[in-house]
Amino acid sequence: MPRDTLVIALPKGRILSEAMPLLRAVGIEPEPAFTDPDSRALRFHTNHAHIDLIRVRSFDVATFVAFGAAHLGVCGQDVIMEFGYPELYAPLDLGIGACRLAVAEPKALSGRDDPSRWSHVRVATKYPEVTRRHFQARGVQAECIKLNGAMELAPALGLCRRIVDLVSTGSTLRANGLVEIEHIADITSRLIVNRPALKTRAAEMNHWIDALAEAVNNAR
Ligand SMILES: Nc1ncnc2c1ncn2[C@@H]1O[C@H](COP(=O)(O)OP(=O)(O)OP(=O)(O)O)[C@@H](O)[C@H]1O
Ligand SMILES: O=P(O)(O)OC[C@H]1O[C@H](OP(=O)(O)OP(=O)(O)O)[C@H](O)[C@@H]1O
Repeated sequence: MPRDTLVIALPKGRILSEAMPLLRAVGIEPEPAFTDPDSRALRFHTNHAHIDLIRVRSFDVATFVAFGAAHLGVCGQDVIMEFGYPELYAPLDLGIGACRLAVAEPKALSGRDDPSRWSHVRVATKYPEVTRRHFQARGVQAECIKLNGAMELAPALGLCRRIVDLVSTGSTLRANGLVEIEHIADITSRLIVNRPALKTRAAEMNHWIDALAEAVNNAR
């Protein structure tokens, strides 16, 4: 990477369509290939000669930024909490991707279950670290089975009785006979920043942080 190129990492999933209006509001416009569904490119030039965008999986946004391969990024608070990278600074709530992280179980089980009596729980989740920390805080040992999606299938197929997953409308839980039994955290997406880059490129990085903060305020 040429030393002076600023790299912004964006998640390719659902957050992208909500993040792009904010980037455009601060005057960053990607090259046409970015919106071309046939393009296999992963790195894109923008209307700023010294700014490139990369489009990666949401968990990988945090990794690219933490290791300084990208300078700025957008990702969910769920991802930030799961990694706990000390090199990441998350100065700005972008007010997009609102959902919550919750524990859920089959509706039939919830009527007779008492979570306050658990000493051990087996959970399917994409978030084993957050899950372990959540249960550890009240002395419950969590055994986590890592899945990368479709956690809601796990109880019906006997993998485990509980899951920890993101919930927004609750439709996915309902469609799979599950109910939310514990709230872990409210989630939105944040602007993330590589801490060392914030020191070495302070003026430039702070310019974009401030501009995005203004765009978020205007979007409210
Ligand atoms: N139902 C939802 N409603 C609102 N925001 C959500 C919802 N599900 C996930 N998110 C947020 O969007 C982020 C990206 O989720 P998305 O489903 O697009 O990616 P993914 O498929 O989980 O990730 P990957 O591409 O790595 O497999 C999550 O980290 C979370 O912050
Ligand atoms: O409460 P709801 O509005 O139904 O949203 C919740 C669903 O959204 C996310 O999945 P996503 O659609 O990203 O698919 P994934 O399982 O592949 O991550 C999450 O993992 C839930 O399954």
